[in-house]
Amino acid sequence: MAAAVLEQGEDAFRKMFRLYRRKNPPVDLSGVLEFCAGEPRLRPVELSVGAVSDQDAGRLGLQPLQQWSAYHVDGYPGFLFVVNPFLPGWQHRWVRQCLKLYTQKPNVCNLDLHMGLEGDLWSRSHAQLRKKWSQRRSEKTLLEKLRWVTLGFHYNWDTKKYYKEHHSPFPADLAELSRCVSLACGFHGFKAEAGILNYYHMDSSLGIHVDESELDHGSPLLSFSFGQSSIFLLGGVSREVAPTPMMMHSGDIMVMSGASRLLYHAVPRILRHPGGGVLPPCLSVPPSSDDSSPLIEPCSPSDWEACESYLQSARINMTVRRVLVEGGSFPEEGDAQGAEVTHRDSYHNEEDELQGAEEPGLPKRTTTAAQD
Ligand SMILES: O=C(O)CCC(=O)C(=O)O
Ligand SMILES: [Fe+2]
Repeated sequence: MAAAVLEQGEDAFRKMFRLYRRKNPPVDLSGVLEFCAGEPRLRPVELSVGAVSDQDAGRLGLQPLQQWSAYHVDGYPGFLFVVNPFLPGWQHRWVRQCLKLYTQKPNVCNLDLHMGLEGDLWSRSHAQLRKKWSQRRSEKTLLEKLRWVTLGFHYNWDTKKYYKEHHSPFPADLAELSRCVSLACGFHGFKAEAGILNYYHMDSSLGIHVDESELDHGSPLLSFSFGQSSIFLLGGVSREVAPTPMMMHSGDIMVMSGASRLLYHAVPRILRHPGGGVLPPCLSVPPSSDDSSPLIEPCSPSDWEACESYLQSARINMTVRRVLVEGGSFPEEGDAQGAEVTHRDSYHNEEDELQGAEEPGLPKRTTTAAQD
């Protein structure tokens, strides 16, 4: 009875979410939008080619802007999609930052309450990750239990707010990457003030939501994806609007701005990248050893071994947001009390949680397919 009521009340977004989450029978992917020339729903974006020099792009691991392919999607004004603009061998550095550096204190992550004092996630996981699959214990490393990291103003998953007091310095390299990408897309004055990094495994999904907690909705939200592919659903201002399924691959960048900034969206499914290899071709080349960038140091071959092993069944997504409007401040109410973090969130869903894959005592997350 309860299930029947739920079915009847199911909105168009949730129906689509459940469709693309389905494993059996396999879902038909032919309706998923791929970002390639010739696709009738896409319009090329005119990038601000002069806004970022080739040299500034290069030191972030980005190709000269003339070589980027960027698209608008019909029906979604303000939504931009840049097809992997990274130089060969440079995505590796951003992946290494996501696993080795951004996971360190004072940044906040879902495992904080269980970390104790003996070292960070990377130092406690990388040797195990580097062992060949066959030699590895079946127990997951801490990095494989990581679900999210927050940067800058730390998003509070309980209150769905940011707080003035709960802040740590935003990583300078990621702030610069965000500044350059936003400039290239025609946005001046973007400030990276908060980041949410999502770590997905092959059974993970991210529930239906709108990113509305930032006080500045006039600035774009930037999203960077690495590793395995995923289906991204982009909907409307109501969940009654059926979303458009889009394919995201390693290196792709999305910008949600203007009328698209506050649209419902979700990630129902992680998929192995097409083409058969363990990693997509852009990550199958060795990490670039060019050490001329003052912003982001090369990824060593041994660090890459651990990252490569991790990414065989994972996707990482970084979203970067501006929180405050220019000259603005946080509202007075309840600042300090809200800054307490319980690390519970209802967005990251995982099928294997039902089978006890998490350590006893880790904070529970809901396992429903989609949340409001
Ligand atoms: O993983 C993604 O592509 C989406 C992430 C997202 O929507 C978020 O962090 O708010
Ligand atoms: Fe989001």
